[in-house]
Amino acid sequence: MSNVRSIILTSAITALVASGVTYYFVQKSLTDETLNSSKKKKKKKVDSQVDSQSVDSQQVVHQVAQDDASATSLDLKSDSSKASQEQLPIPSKQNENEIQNDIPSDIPSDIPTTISLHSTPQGYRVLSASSITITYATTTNTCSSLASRLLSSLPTRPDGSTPATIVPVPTLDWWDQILNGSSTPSTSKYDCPILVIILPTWSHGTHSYESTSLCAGVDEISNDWRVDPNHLKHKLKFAIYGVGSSAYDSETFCKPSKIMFKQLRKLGAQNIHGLGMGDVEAGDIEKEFDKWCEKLRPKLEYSLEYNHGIKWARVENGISSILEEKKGCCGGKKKENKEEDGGCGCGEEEDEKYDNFDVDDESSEGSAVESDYEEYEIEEEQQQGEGVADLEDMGKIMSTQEKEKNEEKKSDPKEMVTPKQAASLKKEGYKLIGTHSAVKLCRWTKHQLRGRGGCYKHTFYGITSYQCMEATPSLACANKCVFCWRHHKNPVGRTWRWKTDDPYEIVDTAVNLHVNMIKGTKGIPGVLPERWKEAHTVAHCALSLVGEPIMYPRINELLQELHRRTISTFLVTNGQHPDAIDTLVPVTQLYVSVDAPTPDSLEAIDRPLFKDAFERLKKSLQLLRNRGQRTVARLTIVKGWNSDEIDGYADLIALGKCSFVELKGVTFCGTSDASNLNMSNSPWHHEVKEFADKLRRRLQVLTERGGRDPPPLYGLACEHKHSCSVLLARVDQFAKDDPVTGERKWHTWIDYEKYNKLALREQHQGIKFGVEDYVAPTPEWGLAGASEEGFDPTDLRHHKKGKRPRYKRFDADGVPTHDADDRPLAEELRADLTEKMNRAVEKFRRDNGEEQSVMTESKKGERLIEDPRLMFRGLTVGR
Ligand SMILES: Cc1cc2nc3c(=O)[nH]c(=O)nc-3n(C[C@H](O)[C@H](O)[C@H](O)COP(=O)(O)O)c2cc1C
Ligand code: SF4
Repeated sequence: MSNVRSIILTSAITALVASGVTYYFVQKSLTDETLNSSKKKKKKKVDSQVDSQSVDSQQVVHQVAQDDASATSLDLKSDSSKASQEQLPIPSKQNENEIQNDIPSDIPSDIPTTISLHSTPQGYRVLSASSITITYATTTNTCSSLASRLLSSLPTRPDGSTPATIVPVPTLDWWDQILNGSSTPSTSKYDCPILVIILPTWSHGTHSYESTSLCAGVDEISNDWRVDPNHLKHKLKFAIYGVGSSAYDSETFCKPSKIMFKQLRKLGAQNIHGLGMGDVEAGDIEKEFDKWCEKLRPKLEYSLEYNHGIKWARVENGISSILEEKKGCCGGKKKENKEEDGGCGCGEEEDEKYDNFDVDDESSEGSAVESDYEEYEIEEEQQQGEGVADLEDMGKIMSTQEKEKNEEKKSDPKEMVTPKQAASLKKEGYKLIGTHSAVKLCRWTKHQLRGRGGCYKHTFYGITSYQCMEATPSLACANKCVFCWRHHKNPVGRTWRWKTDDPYEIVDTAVNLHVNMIKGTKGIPGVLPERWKEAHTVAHCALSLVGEPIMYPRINELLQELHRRTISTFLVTNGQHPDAIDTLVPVTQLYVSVDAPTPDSLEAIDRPLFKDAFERLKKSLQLLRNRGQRTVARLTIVKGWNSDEIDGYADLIALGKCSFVELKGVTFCGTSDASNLNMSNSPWHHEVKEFADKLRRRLQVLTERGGRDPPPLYGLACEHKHSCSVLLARVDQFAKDDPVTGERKWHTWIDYEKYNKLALREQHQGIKFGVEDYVAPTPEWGLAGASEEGFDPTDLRHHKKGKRPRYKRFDADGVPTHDADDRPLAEELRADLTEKMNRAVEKFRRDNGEEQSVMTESKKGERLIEDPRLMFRGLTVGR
């Protein structure tokens, strides 16, 4: 054994033994290699913790003021805290609000509940005597707000502080926290530390990124044969609350919290409050959580009172008593022999009181746990001989929930949108209709009202954007796509289980609300009076606002009502409901989103609720080929996520033989809790065009290869640079020879009048019609390659102040060739820019090898793309 290794081994053993780890099987076969490698593994973990902290500087560590007077308080509103903020994790605005808003209404208003933010308490130990730690993992902030809620509801000292500590899971090294104990271990059952864990459920019942550190730490310790299986006995009491969604498979529901529960039990930690599980779909997660907390809170309160002398001011007859800080739970009359009676020094009276809540029975030495509180705990106790209960044995808890759910099913269906979701959607500008529908004024509608250009549907299909109503009859959908600009404020579900509103009412209210919004645009500078007047008549409806329109069980009646009002329909589905596609009446243009070309990438990008999401997508595409009207495969290109595997896309498109393939670069909508996207994932227009061309060529290969069922031939028809959109169209359906010149011309536009007549005729007389029956010629400016780049020349391009692009054209290497006014750049300037580009590319190659662009994935799943050839693309000049 080398000296260095020997030192490492010795210090590792010393550290572990000193920290109280029980080696109950230190065999000769335990070599220095095994220990060393184990130690190294931990080091890596610690490193990754540190990394994760530095990557996510937004992580909030908040804690009610500590006993420790040295803890630096960060007052959220105080300017004087600026200096310390530089070293501390900065709370996001959202968290800031949460902390202040999440104070439960049942807390007397005169009791200070202000929560200060702290850095992770220096040397904080979860296993310290008398401590209460609330820890949570969160991605979309549900669990963090529940943790804050619990903390806010605990008694505080008169100055608003409390010894309870709240820490996000990733800020602590759990392996170290649990294995290495504390320098102030508990001495009795009364000052045993309490850990409350609030955990979300992530895709397919896995831990979220945030809770993997806890999961890995506990898992490793609970399975390490060198660690006493009862390592945490008498050292830790815990309670776990899992958060999940019943919209997902029931076996995934709160699975991480169930596993954590089992693992902590396996380590001998004492469960003080059963396993709580909250369903975000149930309407009011906070209410469910409060119910769970009702029984937990007294246990925490007793600990606070017993160990810290803090008593809750009770509200009686609407008047809260003044907050009392007792000097010890006996009111200051402490006995000398504190050690003996465990913690506060009170006598038996107090012990009796604690016996009411303390589930640990000293006489049950060696048993797993005893509790007379929860059914589940009793069940566990009965199974002592078999060790800890299996996941399946969560039966009792689950069966209560199942019962509740069945009761719910029997009663009238619920409304889809909860008041909280409604408030959040309204805040984002949605006008809600009835219980599951909404309209919103599209920005392109306003753009074109002001003569600043229409959307890509104007360029590709000739809609008038200012007469287009964006609506949805179902705010719910069956995905949680990473690029969803709705940031998951909408409900989710695999099937329709809600109250169903009348389709005529929906259309009528939607049109009225839309027209009212149009009226409200009159005062916007630059609105063209003629267009404003015309905009009062809705001519088109984009059923793509949010959610999944075809989930709505009366979608056919809704579509027919729109057609009756001569409103054309553009319906976008995410391809998760093939049965609904099969029975759908004519739609002016039916879209299926093809967000990824393989099952794995679809899983990563759409985060679907259905396990067989890819199969569903394929079936949906297959059904498109039988439809009489226009169909579209819609690809949202997200660089680093779904922007390769052209062959996979081509195969999917070949399945549907869609009329069009629309490719659009994802729009970056800002950072969000629910998304991992960043600016570098938004492709430039030229990249979308290149992608489209590769796809077209691949489809052509399949066409030319022939075989039993080759795809039709597609051509690059249109582009709309303003929104990074490109259109591939079927040559057989949309490329027509001009009867006069004989020249081939694209006919991707729609004859709306004709369509409306045909749709009504089919509805009333059953006469079928097809794609070619309502085509119209595409104007020159809308064609791919036109100098207008899809911008209607009757309008005027407007750039945001200071956002005018510096260059308009670039060569194949990305070096600018033309200025913003489309004038060729001077030779010298081009040479200079070329030189700069070459230097950047060379440096990039030195760092990254021959790759032209590099993607780095952060531990949180964010994918950052670097490509020196894009260095001049985003340059802008002020006016
Ligand atoms: C992408 C994604 C996948 C999810 N997968 C599951 C699941 O498989 N099972 C489940 O019960 N809940 C699932 N959920 C629901 C989450 O547990 C729930 O939204 C929870 O509120 C997330 O907690 P947080 O807001 O604190 O991050 C999922 C949520 C998202 C966003
Ligand atoms: S299908 Fe649409 S509404 Fe649903 S998550 Fe994806 S983008 Fe959002």
